[in-house]
Amino acid sequence: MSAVLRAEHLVRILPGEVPVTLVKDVSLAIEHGEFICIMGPSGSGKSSLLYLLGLLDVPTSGRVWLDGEETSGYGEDDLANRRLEKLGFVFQFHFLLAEFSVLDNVTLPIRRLGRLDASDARARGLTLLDRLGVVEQSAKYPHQLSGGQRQRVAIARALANDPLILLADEPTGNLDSASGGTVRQILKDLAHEMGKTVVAVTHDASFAAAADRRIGIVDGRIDADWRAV
Ligand SMILES: Nc1ncnc2c1ncn2[C@@H]1O[C@H](COP(=O)(O)OP(=O)(O)OP(=O)(O)O)[C@@H](O)[C@H]1O
Repeated sequence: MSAVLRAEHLVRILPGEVPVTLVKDVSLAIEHGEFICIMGPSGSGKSSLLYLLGLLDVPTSGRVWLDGEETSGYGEDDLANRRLEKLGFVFQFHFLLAEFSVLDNVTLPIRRLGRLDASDARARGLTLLDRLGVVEQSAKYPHQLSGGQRQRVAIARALANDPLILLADEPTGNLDSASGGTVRQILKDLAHEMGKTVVAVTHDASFAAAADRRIGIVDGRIDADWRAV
């Protein structure tokens, strides 16, 4: 099996009068279809690492390979295209656009990629919303949904362009335990039944227990001995 996402010696330093090192020499390889949780204390650099892996941020040094392609020479347009084609993102806050319907939120990335016409984009959006159990909400607006429903719509949107990898930053952080459990099961099924690679930052121990592998981050580095307390 080849790694779908690989990082070598990633370092991210925020420049400034007093430079801050967010990520210190992280190397890892993630295989197709793995469900991975990144865990660790608050402020240890988990989100910073996820942003580097998701090509949302550029390392100070070190390299990231996505689907076998080395990304360090890429400019902002190349990075944006790779994100749109190959990656899906889910954050703690849903970031749905308030003035767009649920369906339009989901079809927006499809229309940006431009591979489907409007009616196929709509059909795909409805299929995804159906799969996530929120198709009845498709004509509604985000403020009319519960927190759990909004997060499911956000996952549908992240899947819009059939990404190889879903990256999630505290996807259950704003949810009650029942909705969090549903979202956790959805992400697990995406990896184990649909073959997606799922990489999630979480503080949620039951979420992490569902993962195939847990990566501990302490003080910006991988810490093999890290255990949730
Ligand atoms: N733009 C920034 N400017 C200054 N400090 C920053 C910036 N971004 C992150 N940091 C600091 O870098 C460290 C790592 O942040 P990061 O968000 O990656 O940690 P985290 O492990 O995801 O934290 P949490 O679990 O609390 O979300 C933290 O101490 C944070 O305060």
